Amino acid sequence: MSYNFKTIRPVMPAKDMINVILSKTQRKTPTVVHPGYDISRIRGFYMRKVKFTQETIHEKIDAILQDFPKLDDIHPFYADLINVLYDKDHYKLALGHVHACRNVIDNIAKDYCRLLKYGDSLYRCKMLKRAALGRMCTTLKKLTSSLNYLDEVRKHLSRMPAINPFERTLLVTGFPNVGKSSFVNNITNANLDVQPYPFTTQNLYVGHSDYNFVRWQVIDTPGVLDHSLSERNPIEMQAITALAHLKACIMFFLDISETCSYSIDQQIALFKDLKPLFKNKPLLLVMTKIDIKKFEQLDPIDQQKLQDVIQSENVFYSQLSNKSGEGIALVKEKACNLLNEWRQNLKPEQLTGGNPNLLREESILQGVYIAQPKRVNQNRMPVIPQVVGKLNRPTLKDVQEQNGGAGVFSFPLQEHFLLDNPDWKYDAVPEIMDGKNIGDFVDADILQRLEELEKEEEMMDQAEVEDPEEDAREEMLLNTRDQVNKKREMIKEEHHMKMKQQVKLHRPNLEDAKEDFAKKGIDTTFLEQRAQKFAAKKVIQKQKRQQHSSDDSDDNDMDIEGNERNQRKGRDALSRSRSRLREISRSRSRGNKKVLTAQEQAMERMSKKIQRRRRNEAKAGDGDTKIDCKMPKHLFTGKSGIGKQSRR
Ligand SMILES: Nc1nc2c(ncn2[C@@H]2O[C@H](COP(=O)(O)OP(=O)(O)OP(=O)(O)O)[C@@H](O)[C@H]2O)c(=O)[nH]1
Repeated sequence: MSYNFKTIRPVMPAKDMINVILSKTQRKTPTVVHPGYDISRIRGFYMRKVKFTQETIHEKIDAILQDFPKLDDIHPFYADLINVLYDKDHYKLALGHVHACRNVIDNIAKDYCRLLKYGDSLYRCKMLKRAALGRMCTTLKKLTSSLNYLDEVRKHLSRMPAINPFERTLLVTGFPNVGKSSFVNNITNANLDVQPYPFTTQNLYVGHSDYNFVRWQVIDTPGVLDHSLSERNPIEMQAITALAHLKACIMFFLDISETCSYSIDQQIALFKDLKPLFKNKPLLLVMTKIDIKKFEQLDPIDQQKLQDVIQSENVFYSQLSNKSGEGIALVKEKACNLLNEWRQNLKPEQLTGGNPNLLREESILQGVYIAQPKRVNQNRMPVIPQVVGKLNRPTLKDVQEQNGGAGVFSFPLQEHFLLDNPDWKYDAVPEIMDGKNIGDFVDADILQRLEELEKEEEMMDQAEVEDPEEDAREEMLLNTRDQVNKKREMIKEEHHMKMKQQVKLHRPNLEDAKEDFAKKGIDTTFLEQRAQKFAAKKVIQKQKRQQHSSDDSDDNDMDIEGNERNQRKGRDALSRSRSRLREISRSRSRGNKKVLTAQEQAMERMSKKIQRRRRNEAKAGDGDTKIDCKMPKHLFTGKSGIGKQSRR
């Protein structure tokens, strides 16, 4: 199982997450609701918003929880590494906090959905939704520090090399500056930083190399100093973690030239100190920088010390120089063979950590022989069939080259014409030949059809010759139509006259009406008033008519005096009738006005008072239909910023 932490998705800061979630809710749920809707529809509208928000948050938090590795599930090497780098407790607390918040948000949504079921108005439902979303966002906001921490962890994890704990591994360790990175660079393509000062390597680095047709993982570790475990810093602890957990061949590098600024004694002490971590693992003591000082050139005391260590601890040893390249291949071979031998004694389960895929891979690899095919005939010439060789005719390209090359030469379309005589191919084609062109051959029956057409036209002309009987018939029809129209007009006229007479007959007399009402005991004064008003109206209308008619009839020869007199007469009559009208008129609403009780009047006064301020400030009330849209699309799309224009 290989661990690739690069796939962990970025963790959004809480603030951004809230923005994303709220805008997603706004975009993906309906936005229009009216107070006039059925209450169950309004409840559904807001419930959907609450549920959608909760689901979105749930999804986002789930993604975080799934992406981050669970310390109990991963290989102990990675679990310890995460503990060293990010503090296991802090890591677990952050993930736990995120998990707890997810549950809290789920519960909030559940509670508010339950409350929304009892919402009795749009306003109440809206307020409940607002409260639900608000509480969810507040809960999310509390995650700020945990989310920031997790994102930092993600960034660091993603830069970590993908180390496969089950692959064949060579682990290089030792004091700083002893030439570890140089060796890894020499046998892999890792291209690590090499500097003449200690602690150049501060993280674990991995390179790959091939040996015996199998891939080998070579891990470069930061340098380790000789002091107690509690004093080790996180950089050193990474190396210790790798030494403790990886089933690898340990290559302890010892700089016998002492140019790394640590004495041989110090390096031997560190070797002994770390020995418990190498227990039961293949170990190779590598003496480096032999280009500066060979083992034989060492002080006899140092030589003795080193031999004592090798014999007492029963370790294999080797020498190399990264500068001259001496012994590098040998060291690599020795280490790989040591590990291979050691692995043969292990059970497949121990090598693969029980991973069935790796188990199968391992068992397959053990029985595979990689064969290299040997080529008998090295120089294979192209084979051209004999038939092709025989044809030997010029290709179209040859023809093109002969005739001026590309651009000048145009492909002769006549080349493939199928004619009786192939010599005719390139003859010019005449437009008219023997008095005919190509159109004459398209329709052979054209003349016959033309004749038929002409005959048809003649027949139609004959049919159009005038007929006197037809004329008489047409005239008779017209007369009949006139008579019918006249008769219809007369019937209409008669009907109008009849109706007028009927109206006159049925108009009640004032006196009769008065008597009628008096018999029924109803006051008749209003009847008289109406009659007077009607009479006055009639007088005015009559005078107006008279005035118009006198204006029209007198025309130019009417004398000025007469005209003035007439006008004065008319004006007097008009003013008289108006004053009389004023006397009898009354406002239309007075009769309909309802008499309010004292209590009703007080109520009206109060409601006016309440509404006064709102009315003066032109504020919208609860009753006002209002369809809010937080971000109107037309104002927020496009390139120009907000506030430059009132419209786009
Ligand atoms: N003469 C000589 N110099 C070497 C040899 N190997 C490494 N060096 C030098 O030693 C210095 C340290 O080499 P590194 O490969 O960075 O050593 P390291 O152990 O990885 O050091 P850290 O990264 O600090 O742990 C560099 O200046 C190298 O050029 C060698 O075999 N011979």
